[in-house]
Amino acid sequence: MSSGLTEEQKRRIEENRQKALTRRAERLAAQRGGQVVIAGPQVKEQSPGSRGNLKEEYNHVRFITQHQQNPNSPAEQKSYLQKDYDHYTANQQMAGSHGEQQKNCSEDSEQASGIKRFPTTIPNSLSYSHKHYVNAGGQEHGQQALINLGTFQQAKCYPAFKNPAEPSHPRLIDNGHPDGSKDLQSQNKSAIKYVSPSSSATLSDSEMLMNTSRPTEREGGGGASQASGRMQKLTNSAGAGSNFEAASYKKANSVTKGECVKYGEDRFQVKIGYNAELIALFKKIPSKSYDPAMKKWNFSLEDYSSFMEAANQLSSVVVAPLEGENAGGLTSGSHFIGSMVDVKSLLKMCKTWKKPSALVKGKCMLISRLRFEVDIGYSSEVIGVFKQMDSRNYDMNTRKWSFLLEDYPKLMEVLQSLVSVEVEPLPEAVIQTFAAQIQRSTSQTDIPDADLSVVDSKIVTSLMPFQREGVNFAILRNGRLLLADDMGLGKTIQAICIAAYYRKEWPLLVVAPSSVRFTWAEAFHRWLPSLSPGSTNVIVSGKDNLTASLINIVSFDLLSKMDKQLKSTFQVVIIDESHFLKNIKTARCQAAMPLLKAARRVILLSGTPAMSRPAELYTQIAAVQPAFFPHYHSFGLRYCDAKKMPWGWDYSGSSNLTELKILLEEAIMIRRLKSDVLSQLPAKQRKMVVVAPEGISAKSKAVLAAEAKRMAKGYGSKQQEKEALLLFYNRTAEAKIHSVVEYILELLERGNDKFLVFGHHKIVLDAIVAELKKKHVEHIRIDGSTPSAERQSLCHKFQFSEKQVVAVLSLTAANMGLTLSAADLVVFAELFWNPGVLIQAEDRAHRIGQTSSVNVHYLVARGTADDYLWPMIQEKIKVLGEAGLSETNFSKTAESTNYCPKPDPKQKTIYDLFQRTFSENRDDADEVLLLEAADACSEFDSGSALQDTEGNTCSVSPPKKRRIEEFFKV
Ligand SMILES: Nc1ncnc2c1ncn2[C@@H]1O[C@H](COP(=O)(O)OP(=O)(O)OP(=O)(O)O)[C@@H](O)[C@H]1O
Repeated sequence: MSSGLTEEQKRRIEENRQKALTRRAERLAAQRGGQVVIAGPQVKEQSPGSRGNLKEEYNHVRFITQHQQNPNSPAEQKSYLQKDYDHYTANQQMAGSHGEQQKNCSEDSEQASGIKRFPTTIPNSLSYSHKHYVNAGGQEHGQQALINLGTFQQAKCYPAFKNPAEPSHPRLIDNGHPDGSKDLQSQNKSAIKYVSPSSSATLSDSEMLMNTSRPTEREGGGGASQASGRMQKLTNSAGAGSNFEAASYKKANSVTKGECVKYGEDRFQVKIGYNAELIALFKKIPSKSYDPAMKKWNFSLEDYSSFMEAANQLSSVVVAPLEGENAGGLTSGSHFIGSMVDVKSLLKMCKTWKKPSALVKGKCMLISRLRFEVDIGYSSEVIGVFKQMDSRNYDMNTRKWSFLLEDYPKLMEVLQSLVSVEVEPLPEAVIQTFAAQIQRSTSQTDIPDADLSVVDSKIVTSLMPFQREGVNFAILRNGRLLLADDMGLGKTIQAICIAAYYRKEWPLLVVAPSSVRFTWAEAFHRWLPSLSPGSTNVIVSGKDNLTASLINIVSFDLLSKMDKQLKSTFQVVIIDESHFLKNIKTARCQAAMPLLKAARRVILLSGTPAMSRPAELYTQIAAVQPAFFPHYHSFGLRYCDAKKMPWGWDYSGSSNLTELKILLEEAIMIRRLKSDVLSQLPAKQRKMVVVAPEGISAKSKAVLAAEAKRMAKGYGSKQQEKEALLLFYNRTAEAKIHSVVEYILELLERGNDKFLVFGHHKIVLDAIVAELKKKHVEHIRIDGSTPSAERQSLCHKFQFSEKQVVAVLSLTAANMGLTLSAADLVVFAELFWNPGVLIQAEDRAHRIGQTSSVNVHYLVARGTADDYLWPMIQEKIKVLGEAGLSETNFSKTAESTNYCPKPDPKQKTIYDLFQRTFSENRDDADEVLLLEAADACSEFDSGSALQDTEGNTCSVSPPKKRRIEEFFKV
């Protein structure tokens, strides 16, 4: 395969290769003089509290000894983690990585020649040996490579770094080192003491004093952090000048000294003599454990940073950090106050970065909570600047440079000063969110447990651990968040708990799809028993008072019709299915946005905040953090790959998604997938959905009411009772159709993957299928008329074709023998009196092959047969459960606690009638007849009924009619 290179290019590559080999040979020769070289990418600084990323970042650290280094093998750089810190070591920044080095050879020979001339010229990447430090000035200096020539390089290449009074990186200077001490004299403003772990037991006072160039400037990445990795600052009063130095010195004289050492895989131990202050501190550490054999305390590494931080505050204690741990990650707070970056000026930079005449263009992008990347065209000038950054890292795969956020101000300052270079800065939202990392101060990583003592204990104790975390996240963010947990993970319970935490600021507004408004009201009463019965107000018409109660629940569509009332602002607002607001132009969005911006707490809930493109997130981000992207266009440019078209701007694309994700997770959104928390979930999660009564027509309501009245009066014969019941059940089906279809459409709008819908009556199944066809939703249908031969192929189609979204199934004809585990949601459009049938139907999805927790939604309508069927089903299941015959307990797993017939005599009569007909000890033959009668009734369409209110009988096929009659005669 041709290389595609010109002869000239090949020649230059070969020339550079030769140069590199020469340099290596020279370096090796120097090492043979006793020096140890650390090669490979620099050690990266850990941002405070960033334990998670630390390991990953430390993977880049490579220590190489002369004996191990093979100049011809790139693998040489994957060398040996230096355990023996017997030498001062200079971290040779060989252009960041092997790849970087190769690149340098061809791209930046001047830089490379600098390295050639000064093979140990690594100003900002130092490692050191405590032992040798102790022996500073001893014979081993010959082995040291601590020479600071970086200033020369900086001054030569990069004017921005010229000022020697403001060296870009502090240098660790050996007291006994002639060059170092000289440098020290000129730069020393004060002193910071560090203690080495390995020498802590024998440290002398003088050993504990180290001078840094600027006490208030944290050591940059690279070797400085590496150095600090084995050092611990003893005081937090940085910047106090010589007084500080004296104080530190004095402290070192009168302290209990000790060190941290590893204890097993994931714990550390503190080896130290008795100190009362320290023991008191130990006792406060959550993971504390005392090893009686060793008589030492040990703790989880999770608590390491906070322990070191707290130990540093103790005046009578000096604790050396763990070997190999980065002290940079432990220092925080006041140590950095003197070096606080002016975030305002960075924000200003965001607005004024345009340099239209620039030749080289690029942009900064966040790539993790700690690092950002600069995507830019080639420029030797720019690469030169990059190489001066302590925390630089070159990714060979992406061919991009990245840096710690704390280097951002410095890097941008220099890049901005280059006339030919234009670099788009990080967005304001990122600067604001990651100000702590940029300023090198502590950033919060662990979410603290919120004090929920003001909230009803019922809900608090019911929260699953991940739900509790969600609540903590919300409270940490002052009640403004997008809770984007997967469907069925209990966003409702979390939202209610968060809102209840801010109860003093109620009245509360809940905006939800109309189909679930009543479910919300139920859920509030279920989880907050302290609420009085009248405290929920479900808005059913535009004329209702939006602030009538403590908790007001309104649908999106009604909200937009209540604009006059919206002037009364709510302090706490919950938006369920917040992606309904994704289109800024819709009336619902325009009604909701001002409300959300004015509210103090905004709790957005959505399992699918964006379904196809980042543009859909804009309104939700703006609702939670209005200051982040005040203008849609700037969001569009950054994250939607906005393009100017002849007709205007196109925001349908996507760009910088990694940054967007990090930003969302840091400041706006918490999202857990079912698979993340599966171990905390039950196998099935049932939910009762109270469908909206206005979905039921006035005519249906009147018919149902008349039927109920007749039943309450009682019938002459059992046959009449049964007829009446089945008719009532049939009327219920008719009445629910509209709401059921609406609910299914909402599920589809939410982007639910695949789900099963069970219904009993033909009219219900027909209506669902008709709507699916209308909306071009691919589906299968299995009912009594589906030939057995076809059933399996339909199931197979649903299981294996991604296009198949809904399976519409008959409760009695498809509740057994089918595997439909591709779905993890089962919706019951209708109830059925026999819970066995329901549970079998649920198990079409909940069976072998199902890897997820199955969500089950029972749609129930008030004022219908459901009022009696639902409690009856629960009762039956409870009895079976108590007898050990069923694991399934509806009462515990579904929101059903206060859905039972009111103790009114009329309802009691009807309930008894249901019980008699559907529950009394009927034998198997009865049950079969009942099912058959129900089946036969299921075929009625809306124009026919078994027997209508006028007493006319229905028209069904003669055999079915016979069966029904048989049933009624029993
Ligand atoms: N901690 C809990 N204890 C008891 N039941 C719970 C708990 N968390 C959730 N549930 C139940 O799980 C079911 C699903 O919860 P919920 O409806 O809140 O999920 P969701 O995340 O809002 O789902 P969707 O996105 O479908 O609206 C409900 O019946 C709810 O009562």
